[in-house]
Amino acid sequence: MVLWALRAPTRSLRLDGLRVARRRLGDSVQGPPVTDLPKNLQKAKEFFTKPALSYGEFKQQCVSLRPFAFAAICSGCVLSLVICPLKSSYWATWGPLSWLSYVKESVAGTSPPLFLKEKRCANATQALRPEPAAAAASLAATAKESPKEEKTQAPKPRVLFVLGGPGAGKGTQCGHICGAYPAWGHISAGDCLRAERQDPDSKDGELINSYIKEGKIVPVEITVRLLQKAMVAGQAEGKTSFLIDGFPRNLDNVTGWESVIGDSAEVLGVLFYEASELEMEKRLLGRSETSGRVDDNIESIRKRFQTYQKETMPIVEKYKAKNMVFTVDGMQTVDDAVSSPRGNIRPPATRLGLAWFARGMRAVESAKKMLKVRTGGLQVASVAEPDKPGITYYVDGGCVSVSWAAGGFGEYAVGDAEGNDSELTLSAVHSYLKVSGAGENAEDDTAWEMNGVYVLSNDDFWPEYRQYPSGEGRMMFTSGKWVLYNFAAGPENCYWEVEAESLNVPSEGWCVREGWDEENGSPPKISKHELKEGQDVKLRKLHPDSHIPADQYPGGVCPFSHGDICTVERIDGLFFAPKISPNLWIPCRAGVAVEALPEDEQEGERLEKADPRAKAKAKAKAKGKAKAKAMAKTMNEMQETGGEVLTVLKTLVEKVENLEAEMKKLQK
Ligand SMILES: Nc1ncnc2c1ncn2[C@@H]1O[C@H](COP(=O)(O)OP(=O)(O)O)[C@@H](O)[C@H]1O
Ligand SMILES: O=c1ccn([C@@H]2O[C@H](COP(=O)(O)OP(=O)(O)O)[C@@H](O)[C@H]2O)c(=O)[nH]1
Repeated sequence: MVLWALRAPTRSLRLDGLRVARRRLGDSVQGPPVTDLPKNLQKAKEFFTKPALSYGEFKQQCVSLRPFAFAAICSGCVLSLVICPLKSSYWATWGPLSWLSYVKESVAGTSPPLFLKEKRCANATQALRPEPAAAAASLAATAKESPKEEKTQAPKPRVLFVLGGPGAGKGTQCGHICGAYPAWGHISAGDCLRAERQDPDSKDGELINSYIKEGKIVPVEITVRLLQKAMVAGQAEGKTSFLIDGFPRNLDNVTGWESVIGDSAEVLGVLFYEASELEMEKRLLGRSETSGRVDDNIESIRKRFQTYQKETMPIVEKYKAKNMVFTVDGMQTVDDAVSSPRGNIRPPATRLGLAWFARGMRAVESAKKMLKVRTGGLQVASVAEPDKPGITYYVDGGCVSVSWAAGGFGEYAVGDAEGNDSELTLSAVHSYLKVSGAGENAEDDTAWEMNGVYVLSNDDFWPEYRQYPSGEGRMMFTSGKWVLYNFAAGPENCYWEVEAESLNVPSEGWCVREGWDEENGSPPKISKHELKEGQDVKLRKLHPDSHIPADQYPGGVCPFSHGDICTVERIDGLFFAPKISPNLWIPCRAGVAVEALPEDEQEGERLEKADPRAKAKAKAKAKGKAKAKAMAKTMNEMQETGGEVLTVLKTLVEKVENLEAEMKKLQK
């Protein structure tokens, strides 16, 4: 109103003698253009050397100095990051340099091998550089339990555990890998034990023999001691990294390793060879003809399978939960399996997938911890097996965010929308939630991802939802609605927020919170909007960060984008969008909103289908109409508010006159 009043005199109402003008004090400077760097540099120098005689001169000096100061600050920041990079793993993963390598990998189609041959980063180089003396000293020092400082100074050997069923091909693969990568040494726990058994001086020979024959796992103290000895010997030969084959085979092995070797070696992960028992049995019986091993007979083989399933598989799962397992198909030919580990984790998208996965799994772990102290309330069923309840969590007053509840890889975790598995969130809402089934077109994994997951919630969900303390403006689940898997399993910066005032949502269940009064705890208004079949809608990105980059979609193609127009073909709490993708249901909440187009534009969209130029005409017509409407409105407002405006202007005139009088006095 005031603004309008200030502008009005120059536009429509002319009052004689009234001039309201900006004085533009210091708004403009006269000096070299910003692109003339030498002259600007000269002026910038003057800032420090020559006192300005006028305000204009001073301002010009500042203006000239500004780009140099900016460049200096930026360079300083970059330099400091280069000299002393951030120590966070997030920086290591997502920092600008790592992005360059991602780009290079995707363009070149190659990826850094798991077993590095060349320099990639300072630590890796250090680990790969053969420094037998230092490394041997390190391990020997560990063995003698030397003081801590000594231990940490020498380079740590890198270790990959190699697991898989008996006969999965672990030994064969390790041989090939170490043949190709000389810095890597192969240490077979089984071989170490067998060698020890043969040693007439060994006090453990008898015991080891009985365990091996029975397919049982030898006490960890013996095995770890032998492994440590083998690593020391390997380092003396120049090996800096080791494939430790057939270890750790049970929980005891893990704790034994941690307490004896612990931080003195860097465990990179687990190479896990998967093969069917039938195939493994066939191979082992084949091996028995030449191996001379006491345990390569059908009786011992069956016992080893049992031990493997009961004791070793949980260990693999444990490392999987930490995102440390590189699975290789052990059923392939020897050569194919050799090249597998490399392809396993390479494409950036897969890496992202792994990152989400790891994140999800961390949330699962923490949710599990909380479950110990809580009861009742929340259930999440596995999407991979819709008919079978999957992992079940009971969290007292639990709340599940879309992202984790519908998280990928058949696992579900609990946490808030930012991925923080906070107690606050978990205790916020009491809800029964089930994620089950994929879309009608779910044929394979990709279809699952494309089609979405179905969310059910119990009846008392909404009242409880209002109590959600940190959920201002955040969409939650409703019964019988779908969320798109892609979005649901979105990355950490994927927000699930909804802009209430601009979102049109179908009536049943799609609710948007407005007017949340957190202090007084008053329930938010729930606005409900309706969409009609045949109506054209526009997809809107809700939040700058809420759209997943295209390359992260299955198949690397983002199925829709901001501003796409599609027609609502069927309403069942779902929208069918034929123009975008023939089989894609677009849900409302996850990263896109469906916005009903204004009537005129709808007409334009339909006309465009028949005649491409018609849209432009309809648009121009609509624009003309809208302009006329706006003008009429303004005229009305002007008439209504004209009297008011005059009063305001008179007051302004008086004020200006007073100011002028005062200035004259001051000048005198
Ligand atoms: N990919 C493979 N295809 C067929 N036979 C294999 C394959 N890998 C290994 N073998 C054979 O299977 C037997 C067991 O392999 P080995 O590497 O000793 O298994 P593990 O160390 O897992 O017990 C050996 O005789 C080996 O030659
Ligand atoms: O860390 C280990 C590794 C092996 N073994 C014993 O050694 C046997 C043979 O193991 P190996 O890895 O040589 O052969 P696999 O069973 O994998 O073919 C196992 O059945 C176990 O009895 C063990 O006790 N601890």
